[in-house]
Amino acid sequence: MTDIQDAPDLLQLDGVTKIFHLRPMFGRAREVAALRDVNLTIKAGRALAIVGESGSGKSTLGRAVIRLFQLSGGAVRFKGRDIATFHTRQEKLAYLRSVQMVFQDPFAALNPAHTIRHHLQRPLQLHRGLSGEALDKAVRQVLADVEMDAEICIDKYPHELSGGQRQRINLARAIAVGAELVVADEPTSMLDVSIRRSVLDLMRRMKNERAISFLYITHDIATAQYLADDVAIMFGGRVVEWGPPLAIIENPQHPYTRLLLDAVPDPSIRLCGQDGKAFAARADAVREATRGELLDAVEVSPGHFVRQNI
Ligand SMILES: Nc1ncnc2c1ncn2[C@@H]1O[C@H](COP(=O)(O)OP(=O)(O)OP(=O)(O)O)[C@@H](O)[C@H]1O
Repeated sequence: MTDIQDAPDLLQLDGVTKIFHLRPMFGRAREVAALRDVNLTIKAGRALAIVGESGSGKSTLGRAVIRLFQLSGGAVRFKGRDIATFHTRQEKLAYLRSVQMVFQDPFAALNPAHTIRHHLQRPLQLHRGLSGEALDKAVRQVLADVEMDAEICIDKYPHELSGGQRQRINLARAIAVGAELVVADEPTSMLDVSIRRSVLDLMRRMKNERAISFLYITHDIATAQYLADDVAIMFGGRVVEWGPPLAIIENPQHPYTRLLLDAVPDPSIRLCGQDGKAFAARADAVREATRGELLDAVEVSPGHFVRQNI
């Protein structure tokens, strides 16, 4: 059996930088450095979690991977090839099939006018060339793969399902197209707390049983630990600490990582802690210190790196 450490690199972020140039109608033009020299790797069949508070650059990273905009610098490489060099329609489609996005809002990628059957038939027709009975069988199999009862849901519309079920359909679609990497941007944060775990479980099974890789974007380091083999902590568009989840949780090195670990996870608010004002003051001080230049990366333990504040 191949050791998972020996798995080939699927996705590499190589000095990825994204500067947004804002030219508001009122006020001065300014630049926002959403990503600054981000270097990360996802191996085939593994999950990398990007953890940070709101505004740290997590979603921009996810959008860079699915080619929603041009980078200001650096490259995203898929199986060794810079995705900016995918010029033909065929190359672009092949990439967008291999890399699927699952959004925070489970409705975002589902068409309210189409049944679940339709949503799953399309990718199976287009990408696997199935039709007739084989197509019907494949739709039912994909539903079974995500633990949905076809008899109950196949002819329903997205609004007739719960949020968790809709997210399962989004994951089913990724399976149907034969995705190799799923970029999941806060996929459970809009779901009831009681069903978050089961969606995470499903993603974990997709990883373990089908070797589908995940770029899992979250504000919650605890769920990151549940799914991911590696965690990268982001602040201000930069990765300040990365490595195996346990190493980071048990031995956090960067003050911002410690802040995240002490915070109450809630994506709708900025970081806050049990002790109110004192936590807020600490958070401001850590953010301020982390905004400046960072030292070069230091390996703290095998695979666990930190870039400390100067
Ligand atoms: N299209 C855009 N135009 C201008 N600025 C942007 C754009 N998209 C993101 N930004 C800025 O880039 C920075 C990073 O945003 P991003 O959405 O990636 O952070 P995030 O960590 O995903 O936060 P959230 O969890 O709130 O989505 C923020 O300062 C944001 O305002």
